[in-house]
Amino acid sequence: MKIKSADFVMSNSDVTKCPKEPLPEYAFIGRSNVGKSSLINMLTERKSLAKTSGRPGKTQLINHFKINENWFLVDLPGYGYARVSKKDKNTFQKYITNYFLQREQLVCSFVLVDIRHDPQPIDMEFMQWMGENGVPFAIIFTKADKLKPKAIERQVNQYLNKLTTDMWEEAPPHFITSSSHRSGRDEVLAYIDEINGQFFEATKK
Ligand SMILES: Nc1nc2c(ncn2[C@@H]2O[C@H](COP(=O)(O)OP(=O)(O)OP(=O)(O)O)[C@@H](O)[C@H]2O)c(=O)[nH]1
Ligand SMILES: [Mg+2]
Repeated sequence: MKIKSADFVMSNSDVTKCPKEPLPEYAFIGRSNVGKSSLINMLTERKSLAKTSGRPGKTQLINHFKINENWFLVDLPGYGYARVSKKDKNTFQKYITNYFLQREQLVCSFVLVDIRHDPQPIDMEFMQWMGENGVPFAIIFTKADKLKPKAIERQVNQYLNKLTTDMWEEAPPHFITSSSHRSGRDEVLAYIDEINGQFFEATKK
């Protein structure tokens, strides 16, 4: 898929105020600092469309970007950031939870995990919650430039094995990416393109 346009639309913390157009939507979620905003910039080939930072907690709201005038990318704040106060954590949880449960055109979420880390309880719990609530998702391994090919393979296998032993018979789709090396881009965009096709086919009827 060629990215012809990528425009910031709005930021807010209320799912009922998100854009009303019935376009297919893809959200990026994962621990703080995992590389959500960087990945959005890499996919759209726009250097600073989404705000990135070396300090966790950069992205604060639900940020909508409209791509090629016919689908949305959503950048979300990260979870698991220790320095956020308890009150902020609860508020965050509430609006993110509402977003996932109420956003009707959300066709797929991408749960990002740092390829260097072994499965973390917070990510496992989050994926479990997504599964239980019927929110479709795929896994994106980030920062693959940090490991050698053999180590990448080992980490990915270990991760998927854990998911299939602890949670599901089949692991969700997964992608291996590096925003620094721009790898995994074609695969993620092809996946989005395929789901967009199904979405528009289904809404035609
Ligand atoms: N080496 C490497 N570093 C990356 C990659 N992607 C992101 N980073 C770095 O990781 C840090 C966090 O990136 P962000 O994209 O801001 O992460 P985020 O998940 O949006 O973070 P929050 O908005 O704070 O939740 C930045 O310092 C990025 O430069 C990658 O593919 N490879
Ligand atoms: Mg961010």
